[in-house]
Amino acid sequence: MPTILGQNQYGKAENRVVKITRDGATHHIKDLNVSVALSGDMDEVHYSGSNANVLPTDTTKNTVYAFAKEYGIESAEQFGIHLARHFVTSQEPIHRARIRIEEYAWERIESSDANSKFIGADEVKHSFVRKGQETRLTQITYDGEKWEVISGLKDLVVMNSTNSEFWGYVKDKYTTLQEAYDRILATQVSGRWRFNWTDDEQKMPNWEKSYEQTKKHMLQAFAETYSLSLQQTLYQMGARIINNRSEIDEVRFSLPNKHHFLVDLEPFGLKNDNEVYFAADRPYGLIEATILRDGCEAKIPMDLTNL
Ligand SMILES: O=c1[nH]c(=O)c2[nH]c(=O)[nH]c2[nH]1
Repeated sequence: MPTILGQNQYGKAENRVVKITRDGATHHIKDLNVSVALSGDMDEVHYSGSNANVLPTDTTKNTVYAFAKEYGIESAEQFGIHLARHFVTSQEPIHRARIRIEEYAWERIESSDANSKFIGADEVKHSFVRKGQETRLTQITYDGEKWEVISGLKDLVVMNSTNSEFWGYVKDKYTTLQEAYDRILATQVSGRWRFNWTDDEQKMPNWEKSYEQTKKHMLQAFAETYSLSLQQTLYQMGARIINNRSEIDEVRFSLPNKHHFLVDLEPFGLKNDNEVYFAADRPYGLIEATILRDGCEAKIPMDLTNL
């Protein structure tokens, strides 16, 4: 045969599962988009079409929904770990499972004062508004021995309206950019962080707390860094996470520089005192880097769109 099979994987992608946990009248929501990718002894299905080793993708979908009921969804990470362990340990031909999950957050709608008086304070326990801020992400990979958990977020838009400069850069014959001593710094954060939890015996992180704290440290570093470049701010955001969260060894960011250009108001006889900007959507600078705990290996893919 002049050809051979290379890397392959299969499974049901984008299983949308919403789990309501009923704590009396108070409801809790977990809203996930779960993608399953399995690999192992799958040569025959590709070469001859024998499905003897193939657990149908339809079954992987059903497993996602059944596990939501059987185990609940404590966190996206915990749910992904249950699923990955199940596929690898219950099916002999499956040697590796990769579960990717996007999580959409919901927050409770507060009661009106009038309604509170009528039925008692915070009595609205089953009404939610979807949080638009960011999408939380996780990827769990299990090969029967070692775990890799990489979590993160995308689409978190942040802005500093001052404390950002950019000057002292290389200038060649094509350079027209004016040096900036007080500019807007804005970006749409896409970030991933890799946990050092790798096996069942090790103490598992508290995934929910870890996410909240990691996001908090990242945002505080963005706000508190007096920025001479987005590169410098990015590094501070990653370093702040590594220095405060012992469960994380590696952070990678992809940060588009959402340029805000001062508008020339001179033609109208007006002075623009760093007040009126044109928010350009493209092209944008794209600043990407990995920050590592000293001595640790980089494992998060360079291109975050591949994760
Ligand atoms: O923070 C920045 N980093 C750059 O590398 C760069 N390049 C550019 O034109 N503007 C900026 N801003």
